[in-house]
Amino acid sequence: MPRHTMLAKNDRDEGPRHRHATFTIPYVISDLVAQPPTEASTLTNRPTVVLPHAANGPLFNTLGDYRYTSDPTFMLTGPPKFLNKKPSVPEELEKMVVIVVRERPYPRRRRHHCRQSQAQGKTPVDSSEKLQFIEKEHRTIDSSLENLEIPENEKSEMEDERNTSVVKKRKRKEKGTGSDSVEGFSVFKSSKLKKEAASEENDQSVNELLEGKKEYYRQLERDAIFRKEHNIHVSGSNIPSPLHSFAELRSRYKCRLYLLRNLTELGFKEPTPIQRQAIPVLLSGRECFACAPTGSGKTFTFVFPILVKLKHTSKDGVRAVILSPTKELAAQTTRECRKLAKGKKFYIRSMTKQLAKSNDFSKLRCDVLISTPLRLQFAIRKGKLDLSRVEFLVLDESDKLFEAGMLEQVDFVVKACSNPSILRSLFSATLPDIVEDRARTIMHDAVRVIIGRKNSASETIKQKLVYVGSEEGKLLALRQSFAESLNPPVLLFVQNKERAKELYDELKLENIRPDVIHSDLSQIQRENAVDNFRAGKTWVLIATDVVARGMDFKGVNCVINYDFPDSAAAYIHRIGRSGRAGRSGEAITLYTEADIPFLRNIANVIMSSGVQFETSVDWKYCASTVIAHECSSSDGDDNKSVLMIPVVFSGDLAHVVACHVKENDCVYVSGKLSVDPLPVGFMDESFQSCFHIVAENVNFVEGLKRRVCVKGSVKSVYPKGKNFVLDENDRQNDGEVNLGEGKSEEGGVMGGDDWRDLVKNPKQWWDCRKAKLDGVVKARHPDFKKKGSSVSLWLENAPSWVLEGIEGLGFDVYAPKSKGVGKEVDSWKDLLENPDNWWDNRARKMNQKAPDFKHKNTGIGLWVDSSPDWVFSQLPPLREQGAASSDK
Ligand SMILES: Nc1ncnc2c1ncn2[C@@H]1O[C@H](COP(=O)(O)OP(=O)(O)OP(=O)(O)O)[C@@H](O)[C@H]1O
Repeated sequence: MPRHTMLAKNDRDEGPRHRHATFTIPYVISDLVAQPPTEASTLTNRPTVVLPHAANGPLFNTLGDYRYTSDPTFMLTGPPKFLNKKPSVPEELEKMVVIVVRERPYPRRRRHHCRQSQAQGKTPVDSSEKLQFIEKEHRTIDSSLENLEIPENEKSEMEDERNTSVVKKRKRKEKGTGSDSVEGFSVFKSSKLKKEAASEENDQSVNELLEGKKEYYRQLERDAIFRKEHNIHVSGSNIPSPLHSFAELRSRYKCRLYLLRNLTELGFKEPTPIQRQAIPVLLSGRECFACAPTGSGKTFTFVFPILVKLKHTSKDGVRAVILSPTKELAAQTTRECRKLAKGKKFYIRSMTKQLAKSNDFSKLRCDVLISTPLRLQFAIRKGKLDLSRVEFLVLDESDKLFEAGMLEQVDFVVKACSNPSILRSLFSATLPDIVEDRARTIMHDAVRVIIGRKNSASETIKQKLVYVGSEEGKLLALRQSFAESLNPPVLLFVQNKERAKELYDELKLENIRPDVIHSDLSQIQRENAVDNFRAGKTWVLIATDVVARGMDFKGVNCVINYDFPDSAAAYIHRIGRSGRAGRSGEAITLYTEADIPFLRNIANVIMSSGVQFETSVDWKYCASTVIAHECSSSDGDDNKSVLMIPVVFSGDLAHVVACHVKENDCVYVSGKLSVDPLPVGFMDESFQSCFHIVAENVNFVEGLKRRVCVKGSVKSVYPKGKNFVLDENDRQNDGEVNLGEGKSEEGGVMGGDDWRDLVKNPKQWWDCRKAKLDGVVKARHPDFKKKGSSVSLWLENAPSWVLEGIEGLGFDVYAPKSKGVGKEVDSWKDLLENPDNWWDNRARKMNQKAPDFKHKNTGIGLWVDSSPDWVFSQLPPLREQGAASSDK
């Protein structure tokens, strides 16, 4: 059997129907390691299936995430066919299956990165390049050493001296004993002695030089070790050593005492990792883009060097500009800046509307100006603000500032800051490649500082995803959560101002002291909302993303994403309002069925932050409700991450799975994803691409079984907007919930009547499954058709009780006369019997509409997507791109 062949081999299989199957997966893990878990005992090789799938979906987007994510070993893809057409998989039929993914032996990302870097000429790939690279590095270090330590004139002198000394030494050696002094020729002897003394001096200075060089390398090593300890990653040339303590700011940079005093007053005992590295970079006069987790002290990182460098106030106009995406953040940064500058007369201003409209900055003292880009642009355009003397420009939350809505304004401000010796720096907790690329176009010799994993959430936040099925489920879940425990302050994020107002109306009468903040409120109202929340007067603040970035509400215990965040970056920033400055926090993200296609982004973030990740109790009701992160102990390799993600099976495989996979079974899926490398430049999130996913094996991993207990009384919310109320009788002894038929609030049973009729009166129905399987009818054809009526049923929509009772019923088998489809069947048969007569285009299809196989003589095209199911199991192996080209 070819490696990729799909065949559900199962001893419990009862009919040909089970021989093969396809499934729809909302999340597919690509490039799975071919190796199954090592302990064979943990695996029971139950149905082995190969699941070819031509996936359509926002997969390009996923690749984007893949490139952004710092975790090289995992990638979620999908959902195939999911976005274009909602699957009609009934809830009862969906099975919870956990996919276990092993770490790849050689991370693809690293290879990809290598390729990318190779293309950019950055990193060595083969040995000769490597050599060149090392030489180049040495040259850089040498030159930096020279630049750093020895002035040019001294350097050439030393070089001359070293050369003479070497020549002399050689001559002396050649002369051998002849160079010994002769008694009586004291006059020559003295001159000779002088020369020797001079040569010794030269030797000594050369030694000193070498020693200096050695010490420099030793320092580089020490820095590297220190950076590693603090998870600091840097790139750039000649990077200053990181700070070991705040005291070094005085010894190394002659920082004023008042600043150190203020640090102590603020309670800052030692620098955070971003401060350790980025402050020396900025103080050394280098430009910098920095990415560090939320709440890790970035504000102080950029404010401190500004105050050190400005030294004192001046009448020369604005000397430092800090751009923030929101007014709230600008106001907060102004406050922080003033706190740090306490005791020194600096004019630190936040650009208010009033200031932007009416003030002439030439008459107004201002050293540091903090503003949103729009207000700054407005003031510049009015001709009342000159930024040509600005020495420092900081783009805080830079990725937000580089977004479409603000980019133009930021560009305008950047141009207005025309001082050629300006120092620019970018800070954010999320720094996509595209922002870095853009930043490089305006920055000179910038140092890149990344703390931990790029674009990952803070490690101190406990994250939880809760499936709530539908919109109504959100409110239910929220009220239930508040009823169980409310641990204020709680930040509740919603999608937009309308949603914020609605939710506030729902909750305002409840005993949770709610308040709301959104952009429709006046500035005063917004400030009050923030202040009341800070002061503890408000317990639950309902907010739009206006406070998602940068806001430092100390001690927020919980962030609830009531509406699913737009992107991984939005998620990171929202949940980053808790767990700040090393404190612990909690983040709960509610999601409905409509959000499922976007879960993978969040899963990536959770995986890469490596934090405790809780599952929702709802995960039993429906597949796709849980993405869990835990360590495998099944193969004794505890350190390896295991990503558990849910899978929704549909179509025939759903039936196979329904028969053979029990709920909460864990399966190991291995397989391959064939995907062309991402074309450079296509980073647009909306771009969609196609993947061909071939999962080779689905094995059961018994060692990973786990049960979920439902605590307390649960009102579960069923997907697709139907609320199912579970009474105590539905609960099993171990606390799990037995869905049974699923009683809806309306008292009906989902899809009940026709299915009941099918089971009760099978003779009144055609069983079309065999015809489908044989390819005599199309794959979309219903599985059952009521005789003499238009009522059709698809197994994938069947409630679970139907699946259990359907076997052995005496249906009449549907056998239509084959029409056009029959011809297609013949073509497939011909392909399988005479593969040499067909071009195989699967591996290198440029246009996804092009056929997968084309007959060499007749030109007949065949598409794997619409092939009869039995074809999959016998298709010739998919050839590698290179091999495929020999076909044509
Ligand atoms: N060295 C330090 N020691 C202790 N606390 C610190 C230190 N530096 C900053 N903080 C505190 O940490 C908190 C978070 O700092 P800050 O707001 O600068 O985080 P941030 O990295 O900018 O977060 P975000 O990405 O959300 O904007 C603040 O309350 C600040 O006072």
